[in-house]
Amino acid sequence: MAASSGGKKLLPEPSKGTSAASAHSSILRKSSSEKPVTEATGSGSKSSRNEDLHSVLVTSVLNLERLDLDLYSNEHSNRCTFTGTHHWVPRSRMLFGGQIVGQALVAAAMSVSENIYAHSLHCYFVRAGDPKVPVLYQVDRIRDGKSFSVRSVKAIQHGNPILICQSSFQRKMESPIHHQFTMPVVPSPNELLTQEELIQKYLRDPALTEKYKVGLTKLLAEEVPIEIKPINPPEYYRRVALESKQHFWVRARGYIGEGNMKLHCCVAAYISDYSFLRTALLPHFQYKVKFMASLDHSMWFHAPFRSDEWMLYECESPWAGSCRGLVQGRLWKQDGVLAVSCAQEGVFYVKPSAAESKL
Ligand SMILES: CCCCCCCC(=O)SCCNC(=O)CCNC(=O)[C@H](O)C(C)(C)COP(=O)(O)OP(=O)(O)OC[C@H]1O[C@@H](n2cnc3c(N)ncnc32)[C@H](O)[C@@H]1OP(=O)(O)O
Repeated sequence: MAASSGGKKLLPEPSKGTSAASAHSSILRKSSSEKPVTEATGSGSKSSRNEDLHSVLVTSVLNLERLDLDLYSNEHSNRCTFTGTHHWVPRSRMLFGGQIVGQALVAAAMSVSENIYAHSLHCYFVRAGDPKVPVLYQVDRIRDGKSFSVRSVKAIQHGNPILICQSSFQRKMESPIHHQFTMPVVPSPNELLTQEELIQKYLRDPALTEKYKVGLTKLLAEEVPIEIKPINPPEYYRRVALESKQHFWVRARGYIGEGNMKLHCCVAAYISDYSFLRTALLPHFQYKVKFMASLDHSMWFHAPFRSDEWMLYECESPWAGSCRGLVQGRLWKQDGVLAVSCAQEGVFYVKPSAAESKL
């Protein structure tokens, strides 16, 4: 039975044989009849890891199951594809923050009408997510105005909130007031190696110590549903203080298509938390992280974009102190349009690291 709010049907009636869950994923996609296509590069080649061409972020990670009006679970993604209950969990063994934010935005987006779009979100990560159990998403409809709608979502595990997320949606509106910064000048994605290709290159270095070989091999084996092309990556064996800035090209792994901007915003929420907080650690090579976690995460969506096409992630950390670090980021489309701005504070507990070289 499709959800309804105030009598309006928010969700299409699931067609015969369609589970309620996939009926919901279709609300975030323009049409489920999109055919998988070859890579955005048009090379016709299959995606790098020979995986299904449709992005797993859409087919599973962000495909929530509706349990009741304004109540969702990601249990569904657990049944159909993965051994664990979550697609990818960082080595910290806490649920990846980007996953919880992306899924919370999906739940909020299910509760607003078709013709309004996410323009901002603000979250606090209040407890570490447990990778062994699914997450419930409870949506509170705070207000529906003429132009803006506000939602509050609680991500819940073991009866406690792990994330609280406020998001706001706006009807399309034109305005003569418009400006943006200029996109940084960097090498294009075609000129760069992917993170995997870089790791393969490092692993071919005969002088690499066993310890770093193991670490890099583990990193290579992780099924992160994001593709990254670092710009000017530091030589892995260099132990020097770097500026608290980094740039990399990033996109969802696999195909998503034009789809619905709500879906691309949810994917961008997932992508925006990957490798973001580490920007604040770049100047502090002499310390080893004992505990690190995002405390909050904010995003502002400025212009339409495709999260399955390369975007430049410009990240910087203006400040760190009191066991916290602030990072700010801008996602740029290849045509120079500023698509998304992000900000996040994280907590770090560190200890002096041994000064051994990686060679
Ligand atoms: C590239 C790969 C991606 C990496 C992802 C990185 C970004 C993320 O996605 S992190 C996931 C999203 N964020 C979260 O899950 C955070 C959720 N929130 C929380 O866990 C809590 O609110 C938290 C920890 C931030 C603060 O809670 P609070 O009760 O005050 O905890 P706190 O007292 O600081 O201690 C927390 C832990 O930090 C450690 N810790 C605390 N103080 C110290 C210290 N001085 N030195 C060393 N460790 C310490 C301990 O392990 C402690 O756990 P425990 O007490 O169980 O041993």
